[in-house]
Amino acid sequence: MKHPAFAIPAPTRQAAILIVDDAPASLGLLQDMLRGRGHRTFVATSGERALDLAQRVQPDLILLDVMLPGLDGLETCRRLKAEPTTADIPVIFVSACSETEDIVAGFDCGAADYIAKPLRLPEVCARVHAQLRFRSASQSDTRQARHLRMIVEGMDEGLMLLGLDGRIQYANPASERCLGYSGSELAGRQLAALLAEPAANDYAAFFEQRSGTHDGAVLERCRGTREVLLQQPDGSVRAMDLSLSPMASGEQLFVALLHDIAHHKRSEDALQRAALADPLTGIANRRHFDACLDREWQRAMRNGHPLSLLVLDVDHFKRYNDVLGHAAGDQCLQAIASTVRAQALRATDLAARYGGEEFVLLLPDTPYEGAVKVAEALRADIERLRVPHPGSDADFVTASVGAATIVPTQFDALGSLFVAADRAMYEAKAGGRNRARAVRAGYAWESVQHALAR
Ligand SMILES: Nc1nc2c(ncn2[C@@H]2O[C@H](COP(=O)(O)OP(=O)(O)OP(=O)(O)O)[C@@H](O)[C@H]2O)c(=O)[nH]1
Repeated sequence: MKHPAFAIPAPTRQAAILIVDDAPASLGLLQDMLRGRGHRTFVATSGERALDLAQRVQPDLILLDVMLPGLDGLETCRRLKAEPTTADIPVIFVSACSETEDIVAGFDCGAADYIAKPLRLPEVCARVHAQLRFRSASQSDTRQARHLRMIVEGMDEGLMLLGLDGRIQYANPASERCLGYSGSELAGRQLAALLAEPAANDYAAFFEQRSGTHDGAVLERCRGTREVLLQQPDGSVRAMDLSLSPMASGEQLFVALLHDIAHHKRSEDALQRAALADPLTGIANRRHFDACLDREWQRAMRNGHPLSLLVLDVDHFKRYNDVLGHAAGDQCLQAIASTVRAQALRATDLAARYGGEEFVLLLPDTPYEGAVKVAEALRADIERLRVPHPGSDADFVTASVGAATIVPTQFDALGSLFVAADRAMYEAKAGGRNRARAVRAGYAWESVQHALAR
């Protein structure tokens, strides 16, 4: 499993080679040859000494004679292989015993190679270098695997390996956190069984397909990245992005990545909220109001319930700005907005800034009498704020409020409620300002009036 991007070079250094031989002649020959090639050599003349030295100097390679006094070479090799700290050090037997069974016995003990005496130095040199190359490659693989394991175990994304049947074969610690189960609880479970609908069905079908049916649409939904809901052990769900891709190597596995999107969701929600709020006052903006009016209009029409709307306009606000400045004007609008919002008593009431110094209050399920009361209360609340207004007749900020009530029918236009309330507000202005005016509007009301007039 090698990839150029992950190749971690092995540190280059002289090899340390332990030579174990009780015959001074071959010992000297090997030592001279290896030193001549730039290697560091260590020497032991017995098996016991060899075990001790191997532990301490951790050589890259051991050249081991078979015939040794005391512990022979075969037993020494067995012990080296049985000890975890020396097990990976390659051992090459160097021996005058060169019968087939001797060589086989050497490999059976765990040796990497077997060189027969008398020594042919170029051959020894080639075999030594071949073993050093293998070792360096395997050390680099081990290091690479360790690095990859650290990355996978430390990453914030959940990473899972799935079999072709969609069962989890490996889950990293982040997946355990995302899914709320331990690695052993996840092992062998179907990924689809950990998802909420509709993804659960799609992924179950996707993995079933591999053993039969082919539905292109399901394939498309499951390939690549998709937002899914993970079923948590406590019954709650958690939104995440799930990416599924086949393992690049020939192995029959899928890699599934889980990416937490909670913070995206939070900023998405914040953006959505911001798009619906008036930046100066924090109450709903006109866009939000229009959407609510539409919704409540349809609801009122379905249920035959009254819908009321108040339109409030600050009196002589141009003068307020002119005398006290725009910043003071902004503060004044914020105080008015809070007052309008305070009259939105029910959860379904909506206070909004319609534009400039004009505010609206939408009151679903509110008859004419109720609208009259709220309109007057709102006017009085603003007067009670006692915000000084040097340019006005009242010396304080006041507002004119128009209210309209409709039981909408299919013969009424959506805009008619606002027009009626706005007209009532202008009547209040015309009547001397700081007043509330209320009207009934719509086809149902006009029909009654028409009938009564006849
Ligand atoms: N400070 C401030 N002023 C605003 C804002 N939006 C609109 N205005 C001001 O509100 C004033 C509205 O003035 P007009 O429409 O002439 O009405 P008015 O002076 O209130 O007079 P009447 O409505 O007839 O009582 C204008 O001067 C606008 O500039 C705002 O966000 N902040």
